Amino acid sequence: MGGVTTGAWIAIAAALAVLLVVLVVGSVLYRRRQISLKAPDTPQIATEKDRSGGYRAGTGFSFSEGSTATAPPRPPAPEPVVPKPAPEPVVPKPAPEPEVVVPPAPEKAPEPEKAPEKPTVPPQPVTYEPVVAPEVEPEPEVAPEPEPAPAAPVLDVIAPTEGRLDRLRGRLSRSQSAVGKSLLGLLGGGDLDEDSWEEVEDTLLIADLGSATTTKVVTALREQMAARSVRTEADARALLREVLIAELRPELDRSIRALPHDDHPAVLLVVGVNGTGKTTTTGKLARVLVADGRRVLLGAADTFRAAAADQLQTWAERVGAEVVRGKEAADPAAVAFDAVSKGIENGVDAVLIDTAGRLHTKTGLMDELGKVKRVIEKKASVDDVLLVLDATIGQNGLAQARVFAEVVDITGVVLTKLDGTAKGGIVFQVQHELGVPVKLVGLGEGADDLAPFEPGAFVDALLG
Ligand SMILES: Nc1nc2c(ncn2[C@@H]2O[C@H](COP(=O)(O)OP(=O)(O)OP(=O)(O)O)[C@@H](O)[C@H]2O)c(=O)[nH]1
Repeated sequence: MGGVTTGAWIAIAAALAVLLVVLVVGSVLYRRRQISLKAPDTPQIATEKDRSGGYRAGTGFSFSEGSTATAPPRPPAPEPVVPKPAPEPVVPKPAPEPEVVVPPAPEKAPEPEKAPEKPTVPPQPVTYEPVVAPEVEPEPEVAPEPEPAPAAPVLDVIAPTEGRLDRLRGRLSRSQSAVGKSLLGLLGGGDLDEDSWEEVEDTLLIADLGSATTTKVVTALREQMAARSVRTEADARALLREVLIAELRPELDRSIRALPHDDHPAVLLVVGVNGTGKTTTTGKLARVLVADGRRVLLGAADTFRAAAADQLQTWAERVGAEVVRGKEAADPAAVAFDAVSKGIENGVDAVLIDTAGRLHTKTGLMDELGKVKRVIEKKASVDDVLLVLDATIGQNGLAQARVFAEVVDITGVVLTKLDGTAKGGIVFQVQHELGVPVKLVGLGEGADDLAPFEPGAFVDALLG
């Protein structure tokens, strides 16, 4: 019996030993797996983001120019070049930071064991050590906390750029859909009499499509209505959609030429009358680029209003972009030149230059903008000249566009404040008159309320 019992004990002991080994091995494997998941996580995302040359996404932003294939593999982490940690602009989402600060505490907490050794230096009453230790200990932990301070230019969380137009579409449709509804109401009934066609025409004119586009659209609609039987609102919608999209010339290249060249950054000039949303657009665009893993430098060439430069600097600080600004009333061309020079020197991907747009005297504007462009081009070619137009001012926007087009070669239009107007039809006119695509639209005052312009999505919003 006794022998049997001993044997049983040995068997149990052996079984326990095996179990222990299994548990230890299992736990090691588990921990390894945890580590391998976490560590590469961040760098991988980082490098992935940085390989964004030629980025194209369904409803995302599209960037071009520069040697797309050789898009530099720079770390996306925007260096806090601007020495000020931007106190006030900080959006209430510094969530990541506080959390990063918290973790160190629990790790260092278990250190009490080491503490007793250090205090031995002062007196000798070893007996008191435990009492002294806990008090002395917290201090070294408080000390490392300042670390986050210098490295914490609290940066904004930037809304994902993909699918942005979808998220913002509602804002567009709220103001536009009245136009679409009345058009669909008129066309959905089938055969239209002359009065109804006139109403269609008026609706298009009121929506600011302009007479040329309106005539083309009405002609196309008349032809198509006769050719196919349009009996329902769904038929009418399909037809209207088709005609309007075709009128928006979906084949135009709407990519933002913000990708760097082999040896220098892309240079973008943002022009437009003050108050149209120029500075805001420059800031919003910088955010899109930073979110895409790009290093951006903003040049505040609007030197007539210190507030404009301050505003741009705030935008830069919020996303960790660099900024170059001159003294008030400094020569805008000199500031632009410095910005491009610094951009080249620092190896950024894109330099965005915000210019002043006073329209008091056309000649003054002409001199100034022309000079800015000429001077920049001593350093690098200008890749994109974006004209910012306020959609709410309708026809006046078009008049502005004409003036600017005479001064510089506009390569793209940004239509702002489309969230607050039913006059989005200006898109048609601008493209028609300037022969230049609307590339971006501003759909709100929020920092990320900028979206790529897509004819299809725009017409869908128009038709509600
Ligand atoms: N609702 C709405 N407001 C916008 C949009 N874009 C800009 N704004 C607002 O328009 C106002 C003027 O914008 P700014 O960026 O300062 O205009 P600016 O052309 O740079 O003018 P200056 O600052 O005088 O040079 C600001 O209050 C912006 O918030 C938009 O898409 N929608």
